[in-house]
Amino acid sequence: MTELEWQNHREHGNTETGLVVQNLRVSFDKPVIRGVNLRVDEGEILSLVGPSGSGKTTLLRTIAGLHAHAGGRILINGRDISDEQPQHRKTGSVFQTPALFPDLTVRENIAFGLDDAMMSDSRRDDLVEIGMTMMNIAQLADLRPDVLSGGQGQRVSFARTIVRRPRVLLLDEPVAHVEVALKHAIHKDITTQVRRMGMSAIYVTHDISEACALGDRIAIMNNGQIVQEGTPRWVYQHPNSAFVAELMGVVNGFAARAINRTGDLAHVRLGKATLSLPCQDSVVNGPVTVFVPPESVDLSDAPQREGFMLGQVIEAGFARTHMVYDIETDFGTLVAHDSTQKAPRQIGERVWFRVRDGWVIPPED
Ligand SMILES: Nc1ncnc2c1ncn2[C@@H]1O[C@H](COP(=O)(O)OP(=O)(O)OP(=O)(O)O)[C@@H](O)[C@H]1O
Repeated sequence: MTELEWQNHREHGNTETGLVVQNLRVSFDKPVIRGVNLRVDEGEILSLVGPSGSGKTTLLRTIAGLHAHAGGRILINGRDISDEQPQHRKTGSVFQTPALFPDLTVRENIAFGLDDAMMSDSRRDDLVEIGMTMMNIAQLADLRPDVLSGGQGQRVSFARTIVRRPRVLLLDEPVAHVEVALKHAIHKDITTQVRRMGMSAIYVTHDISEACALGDRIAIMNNGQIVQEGTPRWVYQHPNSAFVAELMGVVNGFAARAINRTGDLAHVRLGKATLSLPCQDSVVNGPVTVFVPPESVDLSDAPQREGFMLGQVIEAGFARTHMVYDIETDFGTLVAHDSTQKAPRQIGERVWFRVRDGWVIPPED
């Protein structure tokens, strides 16, 4: 689905499948969720990111039925569950810390979620075995939580949640305390089960790389509102504000002037250069903001082609997969990524650079 098709689907598509949140509002002593609209299809993961206090956890807890809402609707597979008790909503949650019962084994912890009196013992045992197999923890079945690592504890927590077959899975920084090496494996298991079981998942994280890698879509939250939503790639390439650009890691944002426009391209004066870059529809001649992803800057020892400008390296850092350079230019400090295959540039060195790609938006108030 293209970005345009998705926007259309989100706004006008049927509300019979997946999770749909409409104009949700929550207040404590002040408004905390201020008119949130969301849609998460079955088998889809929506990453939710935003600064501390922007309302991410409150949004998840409200969907789960743990906070009262002051307005709006929550639909799961077309059913309005806004006023239902948490246990009837068909949501499942996994939080930062597993919160397992310390005196129960892994198997008993998982079975505890299946407290339906109508369920036979053999059916319950089968579901627990399936849950453990799904999360690759069958070998831990008879252990108690105090001997589990953080990653194992989260797998148990995840298994306990999914054996109840939720339609909506709410994940609040579930691997924040798990060592880096294990995060990837847990992500893979989460993705597999979300797809296989057709759950609609919201994944809250502060780690933007994780959000982009895991989310089919990403929603950026600020001050109780979703300020931009789209595929991670789309949002990264088309941030609608300096706030979103910075959060997505597009560290270069410059005040510039649009001097002309042809179709989707704005011709922009940036320092001594004139660049032709894609722009938002609302851009007109005059002041604009230009965002330049650090990997869209070409560096060279000589002005190879037209469009190269001269700058000076003022900072250099090794970031494993690439080098990061701060380059002093006549329009400000430009951050550029370059290959680690080449000999590293030295601080003070003069360098030719060219802005290959970027994104232009109107100036912000
Ligand atoms: N139970 C509550 N009573 C009163 N205020 C609350 C309650 N829960 C959250 N808040 C307030 O609501 C706002 C949003 O908090 P929330 O925990 O949802 O943010 P968050 O984006 O999840 O933050 P973080 O990333 O730090 O977890 C904050 O100002 C917080 O103090």
